[in-house]
Amino acid sequence: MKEIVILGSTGSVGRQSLEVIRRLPGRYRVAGLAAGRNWRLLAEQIKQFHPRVVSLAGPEEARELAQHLDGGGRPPEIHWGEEGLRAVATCPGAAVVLSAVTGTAGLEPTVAALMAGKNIALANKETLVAAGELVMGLAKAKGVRILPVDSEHSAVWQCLSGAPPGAPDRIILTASGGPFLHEPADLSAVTVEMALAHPNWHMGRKITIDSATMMNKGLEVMEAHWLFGVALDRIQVLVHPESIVHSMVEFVDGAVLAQLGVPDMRLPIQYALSHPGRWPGPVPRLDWRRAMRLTFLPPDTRRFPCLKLASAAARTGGTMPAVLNAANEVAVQAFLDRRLGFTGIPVLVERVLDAHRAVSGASLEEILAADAWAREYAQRALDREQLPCCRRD
Ligand SMILES: NC(=O)C1=CN([C@@H]2O[C@H](COP(=O)(O)OP(=O)(O)OC[C@H]3O[C@@H](n4cnc5c(N)ncnc54)[C@H](OP(=O)(O)O)[C@@H]3O)[C@@H](O)[C@H]2O)C=CC1
Ligand SMILES: CC(=O)[C@@H](O)[C@H](O)COP(=O)(O)O
Ligand SMILES: [Mn+2]
Repeated sequence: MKEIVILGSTGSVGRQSLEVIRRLPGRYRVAGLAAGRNWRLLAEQIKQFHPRVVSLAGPEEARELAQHLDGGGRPPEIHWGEEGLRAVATCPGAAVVLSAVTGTAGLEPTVAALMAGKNIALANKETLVAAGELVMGLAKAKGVRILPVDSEHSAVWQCLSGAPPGAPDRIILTASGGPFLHEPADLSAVTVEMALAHPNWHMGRKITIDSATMMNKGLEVMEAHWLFGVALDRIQVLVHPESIVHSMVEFVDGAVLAQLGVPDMRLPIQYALSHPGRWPGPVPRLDWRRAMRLTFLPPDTRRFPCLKLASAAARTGGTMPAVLNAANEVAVQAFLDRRLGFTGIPVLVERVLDAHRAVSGASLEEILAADAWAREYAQRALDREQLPCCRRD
């Protein structure tokens, strides 16, 4: 039986990963779990999965958890903070680390896991956006694998398994277009609640807002570039509102392979664990007896400027994608906190990008410094500059 640790176990991907593992007795044992603030849910997960080591965001949560577990059997080692994430990520004996913390917070523990020789089941796309070159180089040097969990990248990976070695000619990444694909005409008045209502996927708040701005797809283009070694100009975004075709691969002879299924993250999560095999799973099947329409349309980059910003940052390369990602994290949080309007997200990101000089071949320290600079710059712009405001009702 293989051992696995999950970083971000209390989140959307983390909870679904534990559900997948629970349904696969004898395949994986949970050796470690890391969460942020939700110590109550972590306590339940500990009772069910008996990890050896766990971590929470801060000392207070760690204390609450320790008190809660007191007297209830052999407790796990409890850590907290960045050191805690590292301790779980490098847990001796674990073969796979499922990286599902949100945002750049996932980068350092993922790098620590790679250094410790772990295979990474990667949901945290921000890791590859900020440090793709470094992370892929490290995986190669350590002889470990980065197993895609993101649904589009899992689809590409599934289409490529069994294909001749070498990069495909083109990757077509599908995008739902989010809740604002066509309406409302004026995006400046959309509320947090409207933006959190994704038509097809139930996910954490940050990625849900990224889907609404389509920044998610911009990040995913970079993720695909690093995972599959395909040039940026050979990765095309295609809007597909039904989210049934999870992505496609085009080969040199013009053949196109696609992976289809109902939108359910448990399938890509399980595939990352079963690859190259497949195991029975809980995901409902597509019902081909029902009439179904699959539609495809090009993305509207005027309506979704984040796509263009991400593409420009990707082309510049170096530390620019890390800066884009960090500025976007600040902008999304400000939108969720109702300090910034929806249309302010790309405006703020662009201001930060404009002020940055990219450094190429950056070390982890330089990438983290660029990330920190971008956050500070974005916060200052939020505090001092005139930016599109949020709707107050
Ligand atoms: N949700 C989805 O369907 C998909 C998600 N992804 C990617 O997967 C990642 C996770 O997304 P999702 O599950 O939706 O996010 P959620 O917000 O639902 O969960 C995030 C998890 O990370 C934990 N966390 C956040 N910050 C920290 C921190 N500083 N230290 C330790 N733990 C932390 C949270 O802990 P707590 O809740 O305890 O505070 C929670 O367990 C993202 O990178 C996202 O882009 C990719 C494809 C699909
Ligand atoms: C489930 C998943 O992988 C998400 O990244 C999802 O694809 C978001 O949907 P959008 O296509 O709306 O960005
Ligand atoms: Mn995705």
